[in-house]
Amino acid sequence: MEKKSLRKQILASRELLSPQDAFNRSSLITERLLVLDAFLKANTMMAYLSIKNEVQTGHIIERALQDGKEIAVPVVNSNKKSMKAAKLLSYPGGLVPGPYGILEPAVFLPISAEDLDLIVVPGAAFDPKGNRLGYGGGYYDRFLPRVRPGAVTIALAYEMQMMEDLSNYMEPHDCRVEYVVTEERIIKVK
Ligand SMILES: Nc1nc2c(c(=O)[nH]1)N(C=O)[C@@H](CNc1ccc(C(=O)N[C@@H](CCC(=O)O)C(=O)O)cc1)CN2
Ligand SMILES: Nc1ncnc2c1ncn2[C@@H]1O[C@H](COP(=O)(O)OP(=O)(O)OP(=O)(O)O)[C@@H](O)[C@H]1O
Repeated sequence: MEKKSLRKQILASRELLSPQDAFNRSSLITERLLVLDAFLKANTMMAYLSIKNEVQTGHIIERALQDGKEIAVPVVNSNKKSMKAAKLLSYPGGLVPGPYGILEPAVFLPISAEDLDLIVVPGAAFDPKGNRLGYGGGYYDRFLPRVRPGAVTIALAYEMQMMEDLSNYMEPHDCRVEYVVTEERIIKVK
């Protein structure tokens, strides 16, 4: 199958999860993430603000704020296809819809990519090698090369988004993630 069709198919089946099912699975994924060393030790982290049936990040963000972590969310420039990290001061307040209807802070306070200890990554499909298929914008593939080599990348995914092997779809610019957390397991890539 072509990359585009595979992405479409997986995203379509993810949209078929009921709200209750998505919530329950997201809770299991959240529980796993919140006890990972990479989360507990992170002083500065970035997380996406989930839309539609993406693995929900609300509780992760609330906990990070409670724990006094510095937390950033993506702000995209859809013309330049680039993405910056913006400081999140509160949640769910202070947010406004940006490109693609994804919420963004109403006031932009930049956080440098080099300051991030942990990046929680969204996606359409993943494999156990950490290969990732995104939405096709290339936003994370342009952003991730700018983070510190020591920063940890963790993707959140439902089991239904896990493919056996995506190697054949990967291009030179594609960035792999270090962990994939699903409702059933934690996959550590390296
Ligand atoms: N919650 C969340 N935030 C995120 C991402 C994400 O995957 N999830 N991103 C990860 O990269 C970046 C935004 N990337 C995106 C890339 C493409 C489309 C997109 O193509 N959306 C429509 C088509 C719109 C159009 O083509 O005009 C679609 O889903 O069909 C959306 C977001 C940054 N923020
Ligand atoms: N680092 C990069 N430099 C230049 N172009 C890039 C880079 N990364 C991706 N692109 C371009 O962006 C487009 C989308 O890439 P790709 O299909 O890999 O996105 P994706 O990883 O699925 O999306 P996203 O990261 O937004 O979730 C492609 O045309 C690709 O050539």
